[in-house]
Amino acid sequence: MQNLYYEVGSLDKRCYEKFSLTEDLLMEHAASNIQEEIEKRFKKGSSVLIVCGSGNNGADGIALARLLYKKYEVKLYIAFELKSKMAKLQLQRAELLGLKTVDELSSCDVVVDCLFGTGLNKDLDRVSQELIENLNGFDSFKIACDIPSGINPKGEITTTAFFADLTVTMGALKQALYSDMAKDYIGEVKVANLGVQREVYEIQTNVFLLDKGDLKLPLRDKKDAHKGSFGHLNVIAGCKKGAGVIAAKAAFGFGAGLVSVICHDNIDLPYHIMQTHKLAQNCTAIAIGMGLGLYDEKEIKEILNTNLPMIIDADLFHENITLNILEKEVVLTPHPKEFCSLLKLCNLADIKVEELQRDRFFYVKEFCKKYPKVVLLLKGANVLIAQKDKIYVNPLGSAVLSKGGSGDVLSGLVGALLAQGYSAIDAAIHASLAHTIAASNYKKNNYSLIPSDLIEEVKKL
Ligand SMILES: NC(=O)C1=CN([C@@H]2O[C@H](COP(=O)(O)OP(=O)(O)OC[C@H]3O[C@@H](n4cnc5c(N)ncnc54)[C@H](O)[C@@H]3O)[C@@H](O)[C@H]2O)[C@@H](O)CC1
Ligand SMILES: Nc1ncnc2c1ncn2[C@@H]1O[C@H](COP(=O)(O)OP(=O)(O)O)[C@@H](O)[C@H]1O
Ligand SMILES: [K+]
Repeated sequence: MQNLYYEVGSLDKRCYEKFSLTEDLLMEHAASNIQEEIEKRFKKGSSVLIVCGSGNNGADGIALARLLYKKYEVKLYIAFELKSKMAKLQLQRAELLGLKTVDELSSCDVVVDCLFGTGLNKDLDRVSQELIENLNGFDSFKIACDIPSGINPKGEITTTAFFADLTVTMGALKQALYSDMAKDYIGEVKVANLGVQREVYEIQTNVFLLDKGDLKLPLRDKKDAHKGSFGHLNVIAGCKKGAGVIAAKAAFGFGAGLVSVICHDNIDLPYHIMQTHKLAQNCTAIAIGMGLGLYDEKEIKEILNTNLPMIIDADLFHENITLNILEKEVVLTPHPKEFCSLLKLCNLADIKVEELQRDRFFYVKEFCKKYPKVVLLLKGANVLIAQKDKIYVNPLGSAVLSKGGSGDVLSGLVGALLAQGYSAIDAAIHASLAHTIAASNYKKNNYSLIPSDLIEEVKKL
């Protein structure tokens, strides 16, 4: 797990004040980290186009040009009049070496984008947009300095952004790199050490980036055990019964000792999954909402009123009865459209999906402030899992999962862990990790995965 930060300006400042490091020294490290990445990948003499803006992101680029000068064919392009003191100093240093700037952009082996970093504070004007689109058109290896230009601190892209193959981000990971919108632009992400190790540079945060190593699979180390030792998940199947069946199969494959589907019509289930008409006496967790459709309000209210661990999904995010349980430690797994509906039900916001996607972190924080017990798992290209003031980001999913039924598998995985006694937050985190890692292990191609393939991959984790 790595730390994420909304801003790092205060961390840079802390370095000057606490460790007596200077801006110049930090910048030298920033530039030399990019130099290292270029030297790892490109041989002496390769051409490197460095495109610089007016601030310190541009200054990093000019410092980089100095470091590469003579070993590489450096083309330094200054796009705007330099404003920052450091940028002017870096240009002075470069010129003293004899390094000349270029007036035209031309395709090179490498393009380094140093137009805007964390200082992007307004929408890109036409000139910057055209410049970025021009660079995106080059068939070069593309490196973004700190953050691809065009992504603002919220992670929003209002017009366009630089399409990086590699982002070398300075000091610590920025939250903006993990918005859904940014996912297509950041490429591989490396953190540059700015003169002190990351653990010294970083301070405490409440936002975390999950990685593969964080996954804890269901634990079965107890020898004196029986099926009841691993819980009994009850899945409530609604009108679209398939959703509940997928969830039940996923749950069985993820360690739940017993799984039952509650359904009033006969359904086709594998022999190891039971069908019942009401909650089992020994039920240890409930999964509800997937494919619910029309329902008997009294029956659903009764189920929601039980104090069992619960994962709530899909159709219930459009229903007022869901409001009654938001004071409890339940897991909610909405996709963006469902979350917009939930925000409206809770009187928190009346927004469209596009608005939510522009600032997912903000709306998740607002929801968790109002309902601190709830564990919210907001689906998306980067899944956000939040409770109280903490947010965990799972970036491991991919469009392999963009299929009907993928969410039902996730509900089943969360339900399985709840049934086995995991806390709500752990169930959401580890189910989401298992879901995305399983999808990434599916190697056939990126279009054909169906829920049963995903469940098979979960079983092999
Ligand atoms: N402060 C430090 O100690 C360090 C700073 N570093 C670099 O400094 C960067 C931040 O530098 P700055 O704060 O100067 O900001 P930037 O260089 O990211 O951008 C700010 C400049 O761009 C202009 N600008 C902002 N949005 C614009 C828009 N839409 N259209 C046109 N112009 C626009 C501003 O007027 C300003 O001149 C980081 O991203 C990082 O690359 C690194 O060198 C690490 C150390
Ligand atoms: N492009 C993507 N990148 C990462 N994860 C994705 C992507 N598309 C879909 N997913 C994941 O797939 C699941 C889809 O869930 P959902 O939309 O509820 O599907 P359904 O209700 O049909 O089962 C979510 O967990 C979501 O995060
Ligand atoms: K940049």
